[in-house]
Amino acid sequence: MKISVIGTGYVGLVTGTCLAETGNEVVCVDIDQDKVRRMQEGEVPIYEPHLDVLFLRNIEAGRLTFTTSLKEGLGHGTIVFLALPTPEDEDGSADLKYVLGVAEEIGKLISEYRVIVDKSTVPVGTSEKVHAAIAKSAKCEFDVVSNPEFLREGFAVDDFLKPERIVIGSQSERAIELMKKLYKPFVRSGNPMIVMDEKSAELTKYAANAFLATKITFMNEIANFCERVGADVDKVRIGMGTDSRIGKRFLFPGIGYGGSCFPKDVKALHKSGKDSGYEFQILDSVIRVNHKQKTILIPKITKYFGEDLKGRRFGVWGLAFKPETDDIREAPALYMIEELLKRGAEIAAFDPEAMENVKRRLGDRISFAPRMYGALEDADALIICTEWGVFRNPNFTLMKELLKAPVIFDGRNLYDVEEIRSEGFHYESIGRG
Ligand SMILES: NC(=O)c1ccc[n+]([C@@H]2O[C@H](COP(=O)([O-])OP(=O)(O)OC[C@H]3O[C@@H](n4cnc5c(N)ncnc54)[C@H](O)[C@@H]3O)[C@@H](O)[C@H]2O)c1
Ligand SMILES: O=c1ccn([C@@H]2O[C@H](COP(=O)(O)OP(=O)(O)O[C@H]3O[C@H](CO)[C@@H](O)[C@H](O)[C@H]3O)[C@@H](O)[C@H]2O)c(=O)[nH]1
Repeated sequence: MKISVIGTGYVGLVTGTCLAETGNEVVCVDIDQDKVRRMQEGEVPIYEPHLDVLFLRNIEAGRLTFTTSLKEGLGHGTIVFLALPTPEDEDGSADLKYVLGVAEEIGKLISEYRVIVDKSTVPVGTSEKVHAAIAKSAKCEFDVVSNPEFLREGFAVDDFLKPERIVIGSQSERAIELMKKLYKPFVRSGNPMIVMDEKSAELTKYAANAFLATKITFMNEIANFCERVGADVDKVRIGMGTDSRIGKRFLFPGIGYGGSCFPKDVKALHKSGKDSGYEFQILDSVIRVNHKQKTILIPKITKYFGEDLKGRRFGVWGLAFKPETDDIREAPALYMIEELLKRGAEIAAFDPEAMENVKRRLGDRISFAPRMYGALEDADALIICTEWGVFRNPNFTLMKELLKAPVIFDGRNLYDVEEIRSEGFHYESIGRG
């Protein structure tokens, strides 16, 4: 089939590449000229495991091409995916300017039947707005479909190729048939394609993200309580998670959820509720608890070193909002670093993939170590913000040699408390005494 994808970020590029992998001819459109040039030259502009192999294979096969021309993109694909940003607006709502701006252009440019598929995360009712924006100038038939994306960064290729479910919101038989044909290779393992109305599809995405963010936040509160009563959240987590109604996943406490989705999506759903006269009390609490959780290590650090951190140097391991990505949007590490800088501390940071992005944001306000142990040289303590695999089993002897004193504040509970203390470290983590 002929497919176009508008917006080639984490979602658009993965969507375009994976659809090319099943034999479709895909044209990807992006407004960022430099990004398009790099992709045309065979460079994957983001770090996403396993994407490069599929990307190059499909470019070489001529099934995956890139352009800055929306007109060219719309001339190609019968199915046109919108994978555009929907960032947080000042009032917490999702900013629809990219989606609706492109929709208006689509209306002016299409000359034959097109299915416009919204993959961006958008508030309930956006489908109607997209329809209206296109209809302003369209001189041919078209359908608008809501098809929210559930991929996780770091696992994006696998999640796209083997989705647990595909949600399609549409009332057009013609569009639904085309979507079924396109997604057939991805639902062959028996995972369902769930067809519903557009509004329910749009809300499914927000409900899923808000639920997961609430699950994490609940565990963060349990962890904070564990510290006060001397319980161990790891044991509580395992004890709870074995109940299949609760499940083992997404129960890991830490320094809060971050990323390009949960923070903005929880706020957008909360704001949508407000706009329609409904106060989401749970989400209100989730937002407040998560905000506090991002700097939950700070009181532990100041209790140990005192409020004034002038002259103190900290090594920070992990800057990305989670492992296996270079994405630093709403990364808890950055909130932590700002608080430490405010108190006069010096920071030397290391992250396997996200340092370039942080350099662009923080410049020389902190220093960067090319290797993980470099961040520990002459540091008063190590602070762990992201659970990259490489931090899980480090050389503790070398760490003790490099650090001024063997002190670790761990925001991701990487080490066994007894073991690390028997190695001679002062070790503080989340919810474990
Ligand atoms: N990142 C994720 O893991 C994820 C997962 C599921 C859903 N989503 C949702 O998908 C949407 C996209 O997210 P993302 O993380 O891929 O965003 P992104 O910021 O990584 O990418 C968006 C891309 O759109 C391009 N763009 C902006 N305006 C454009 C225009 N007028 N024409 C063409 N291209 C344009 C940008 O240059 C950029 O390359 C958001 O609504 C997000 O909430 C994201
Ligand atoms: O037990 C857990 C699980 C996650 N997190 C944190 O939660 C955030 C989000 O993690 P994750 O969901 O793995 O990453 P995302 O790539 O942001 O994916 C989420 O957001 C996407 C964008 O909407 C959705 O498509 C995915 O289904 C949804 O999982 C990160 O900061 C994690 O550190 C925890 O603190 N504890």
